[in-house]
Amino acid sequence: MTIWPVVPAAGIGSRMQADRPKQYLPLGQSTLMDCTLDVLLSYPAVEKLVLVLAEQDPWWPSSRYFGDDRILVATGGAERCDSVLNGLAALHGLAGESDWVLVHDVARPCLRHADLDRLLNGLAWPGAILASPTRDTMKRGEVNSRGEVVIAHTVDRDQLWHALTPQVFSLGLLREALQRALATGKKVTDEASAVEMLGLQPLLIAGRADNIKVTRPEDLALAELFLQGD
Ligand SMILES: Nc1ccn([C@@H]2O[C@H](COP(=O)(O)OP(=O)(O)OP(=O)(O)O)[C@@H](O)[C@H]2O)c(=O)n1
Ligand SMILES: C[C@](O)(CO)[C@H](O)COP(=O)(O)O
Repeated sequence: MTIWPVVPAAGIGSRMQADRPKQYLPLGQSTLMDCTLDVLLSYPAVEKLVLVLAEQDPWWPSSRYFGDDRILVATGGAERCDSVLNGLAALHGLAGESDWVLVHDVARPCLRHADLDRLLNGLAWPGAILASPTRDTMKRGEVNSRGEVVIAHTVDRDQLWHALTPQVFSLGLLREALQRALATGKKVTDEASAVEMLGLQPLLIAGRADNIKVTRPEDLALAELFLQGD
């Protein structure tokens, strides 16, 4: 089975507060982006992938993968979902409507092949996502009259999951779902949300909790630690 990764990497990493988009920050002996591309391009079922970059990304030529013909570059959009949709367009003529597309954040370098195996073995309609069961007691917050954030209520954590990536759907379904979601004007922060809006229920596949999305400064040290554990 050939799968088609689409890697959204057009973000600016504002929460990282770094001197460059977080995907180009050093990680181990490499960079966050190249670590993530290493994982995907070393997986047997991956022949090529789509990397969605910011328009005129000045950092891309610094990547070890710049000029690698396994990488198809697409241009990102205003939001993550726009970037993913642009990534799907880059597959026109290469992937068929029923081919599986695997969307994986460039900011998740700690993905393991064993989790990819779990996600892809037995893959079926309407698709599946990696997710990690919540471990902590979860609270819903609210702002009180004094402007303080207080506990509104405790959220039942039974069957409460952290959505991770990769998220896998057929090319045709994912394109339709994202286009419809965008047409509603509702902001979707992952691919599964758009598919759910069609009334479908993707599978939740339990994945490793160390498949973190590097988002804030402290996450980079965590990713370093997790990658050393390889
Ligand atoms: N318009 C956008 C916004 C985000 N992303 C990508 O979507 C993934 C998850 O987004 P996030 O972690 O929020 O990255 P940023 O948007 O860069 O971070 P921030 O929200 O802190 O600016 C990242 O790989 C990011 O590069 C993208 O391709 N296009
Ligand atoms: C897709 C995702 O990583 C699943 O948790 C997450 O929704 C991305 O959100 P972000 O705000 O774009 O980082």
